[in-house]
Amino acid sequence: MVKVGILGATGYAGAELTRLLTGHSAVQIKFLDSRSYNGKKYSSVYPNLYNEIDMHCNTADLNNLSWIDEIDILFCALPHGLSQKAVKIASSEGKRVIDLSADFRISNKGVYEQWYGVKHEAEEELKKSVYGLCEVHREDIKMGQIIANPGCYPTSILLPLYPLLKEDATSLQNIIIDSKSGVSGAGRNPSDSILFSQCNENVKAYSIASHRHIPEIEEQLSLMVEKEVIIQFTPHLIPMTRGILSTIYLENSKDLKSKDIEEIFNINYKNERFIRLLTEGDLPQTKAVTGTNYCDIAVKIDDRTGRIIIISAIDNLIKGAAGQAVQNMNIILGFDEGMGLNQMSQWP
Ligand SMILES: NC(=O)C1=CN([C@@H]2O[C@H](COP(=O)(O)OP(=O)(O)OC[C@H]3O[C@@H](n4cnc5c(N)ncnc54)[C@H](OP(=O)(O)O)[C@@H]3O)[C@@H](O)[C@H]2O)C=CC1
Ligand SMILES: CC(=O)N[C@@H](CCC(=O)OP(=O)(O)O)C(=O)O
Repeated sequence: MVKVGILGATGYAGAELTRLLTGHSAVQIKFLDSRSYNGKKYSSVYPNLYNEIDMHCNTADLNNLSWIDEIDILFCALPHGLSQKAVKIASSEGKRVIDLSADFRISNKGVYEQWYGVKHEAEEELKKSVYGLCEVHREDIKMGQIIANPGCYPTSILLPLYPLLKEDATSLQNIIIDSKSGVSGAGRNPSDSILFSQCNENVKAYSIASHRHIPEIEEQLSLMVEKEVIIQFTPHLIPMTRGILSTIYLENSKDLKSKDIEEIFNINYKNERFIRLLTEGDLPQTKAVTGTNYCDIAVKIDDRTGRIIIISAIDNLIKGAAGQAVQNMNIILGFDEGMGLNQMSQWP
């Protein structure tokens, strides 16, 4: 059995990780870290795990991971800025780390500090980290010691753009992305904008031209084509619990036809367990991926404007966070990538 510990186990991403790992036949959870619920039964905090998990929360000293010897892999699901010390200690002890925060996603320390407003104090570890977008960086992930699990919006945007950018199919300065996220994307810590009475029956755009996922998305797209890519990205908060739907508008620079695009996506993703390419008029919907590790993708060409329109859907807490983290762990360990991740969504 692979022994794991989870820092930030009582946040929404940590709780999804705990749930998925509880159902993973080759994993034993050794440690569930929490400050607010120290000593409390985990299933009292997350009652969906009643009788499924018999563990208590414990507060880890993030400066002294004395229990690190007990585990093989450390998962960090802490707010950004807080996992750096723990990642330093764990990696110096030779442990593999999968960090769900943004702390190891942006390779340039200065860019991270500018967009996140906190200091980066693990520069050496940042240099060693691997961006854990499974379907794109699988070979690097296998050998990586520190895996930066991608952000939720970036996952929903990078996966559908990768095949077309590789194919040089569009202008790199004219990519327009409109994403809609459920409220769990904001985590469980109360804040004004996620109060029921303010987000229910309400839809709003936020962080216009300034969302902190922009540098992460632009860096990854630029790496894919080895040229600078600039995006226009607008996120929206919508009144549902989970899910991200992204709509991406692209110039069709090579005048591709639908069948060419279908072929490009098939070449890249036909054998990918967690990417579903929808055809024949079927379109991604958040409900069809909720509770699953799928990224559903459909691509259309608007014959009037000539633009390519891509729609993608993921569950922000699974493919956009905990599920992708488990997939990364499976890759690192040489397991079947679907282990612990074979759930289908409920319908209706
Ligand atoms: N929600 C989402 O859809 C996604 C989240 N992520 C990333 O995952 C990480 C966790 O996010 P999420 O679960 O949503 O956030 P939450 O706010 O739900 O949970 C974070 C948890 O970390 C603990 N925590 C909070 N503040 C501190 C602190 N100062 N020191 C130590 N621990 C603290 C808290 O648990 P306790 O008080 O019990 O210690 C808290 O519940 C973030 O970095 C986020 O960016 C990534 C992709 C998607
Ligand atoms: C709806 C909502 O508020 N979403 C969050 C993004 C999700 C998140 O936690 O960010 P990471 O994916 O970088 O970890 C936001 O816009 O800040």
